[in-house]
Amino acid sequence: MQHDEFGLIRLLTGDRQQADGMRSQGVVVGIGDDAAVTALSPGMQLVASCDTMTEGIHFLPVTMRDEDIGFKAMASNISDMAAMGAKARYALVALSLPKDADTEQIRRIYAGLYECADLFGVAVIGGDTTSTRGGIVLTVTILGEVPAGRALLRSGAKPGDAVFVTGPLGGSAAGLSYLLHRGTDAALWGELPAETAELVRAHTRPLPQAAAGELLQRTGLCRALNDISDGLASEAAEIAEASGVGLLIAEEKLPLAEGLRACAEKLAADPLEWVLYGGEDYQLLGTAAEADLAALREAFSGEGLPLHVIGRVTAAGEGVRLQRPDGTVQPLPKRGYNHFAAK
Ligand SMILES: Nc1ncnc2c1ncn2[C@@H]1O[C@H](COP(=O)(O)OP(=O)(O)O)[C@@H](O)[C@H]1O
Ligand SMILES: Cc1ncc(C[n+]2csc(CCOP(=O)(O)OP(=O)(O)O)c2C)c(N)n1
Ligand SMILES: [Mg+2]
Ligand SMILES: [Mg+2]
Ligand SMILES: [Mg+2]
Repeated sequence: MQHDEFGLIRLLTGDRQQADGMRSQGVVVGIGDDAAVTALSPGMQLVASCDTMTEGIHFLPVTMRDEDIGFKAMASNISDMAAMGAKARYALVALSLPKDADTEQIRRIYAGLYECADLFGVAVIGGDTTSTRGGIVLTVTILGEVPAGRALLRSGAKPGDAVFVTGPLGGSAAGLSYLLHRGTDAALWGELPAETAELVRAHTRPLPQAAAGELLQRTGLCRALNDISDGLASEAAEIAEASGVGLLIAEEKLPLAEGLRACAEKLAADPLEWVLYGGEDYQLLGTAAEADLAALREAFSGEGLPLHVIGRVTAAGEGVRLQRPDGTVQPLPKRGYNHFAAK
């Protein structure tokens, strides 16, 4: 590393802190003091969360380019704002780097991070930079806002509600699987067929469903909402637990990412595993009263956004279940990515 942390911070953030641009985003004091100061919009509540990307856990050299790491760290955080029906406004970025980290690599990570922030109107207002004896750890803290009292929680689902998702599932896990195989299997190198490239993109450059999240908030027709980071089965269980209900998901209605079956065939994998348990699709999973469904569909099509109904909410005792194409119903285990699973 050619810089001390002060030089590195200047290098990464210097030309992004022009007063005018920042002020237009409500930033009163940006990077450079002990903390940032932002204006609060009247009538809004603050929504805050953070998510981390850890080398070896969330990315490997064979799965993500440097720019992708930064992009996805920001995207996964904006996704949690969308899952609350909130608009992401500000981000703080904590970066822990090995002492011999390559400055150019860090610059590329930041370029991806800013690319995503700009796409969704998020201002980076601060962070922290430290060394670590391990690999790269990148944590984004996101601050957003929502009209007071209107945040969308996991806890509002009611029996009889329709269950929906905002887009295709399984793509990220398929892309990851392809990339991991490609790392070791020479036959998978070379130009990617277009469909596989889309799956890889779903893994490396997920787009948070910010417009859908805000629309769900505005319409007031969404009763429970969650974003899919750990996998559909896991997020469905979270809504079921928080709301004290059961969920019945129809396998036939699940929207599969394009090219999923072909990729699964090529890798001798089960596409349903990716859809149910793969995770990192960053689509929104929610519920709405059956009677409000037509209005919700209209609102979504009015904005050119997809909405897929995949099941319904049932009584608590029934748990989360999957209806197979042959009509049989089976429990859907709360399985998904588990950071502390035995190896
Ligand atoms: N170490 C921690 N300390 C305090 N709160 C935490 C910690 N880790 C997670 N949380 C909180 O627990 C909740 C669930 O976290 P998580 O499962 O990571 O959510 P998501 O999958 O939506 O990112 C969130 O409210 C989050 O802020
Ligand atoms: C090399 C590699 N192996 C496995 C994965 C899959 N993976 C890692 S973390 C994760 C779940 C999502 O991350 P988490 O930190 O749990 O996010 P959160 O639920 O807090 O938003 C998944 C599916 C990956 N992205 N990269
Ligand atoms: Mg989290
Ligand atoms: Mg979430
Ligand atoms: Mg998250």
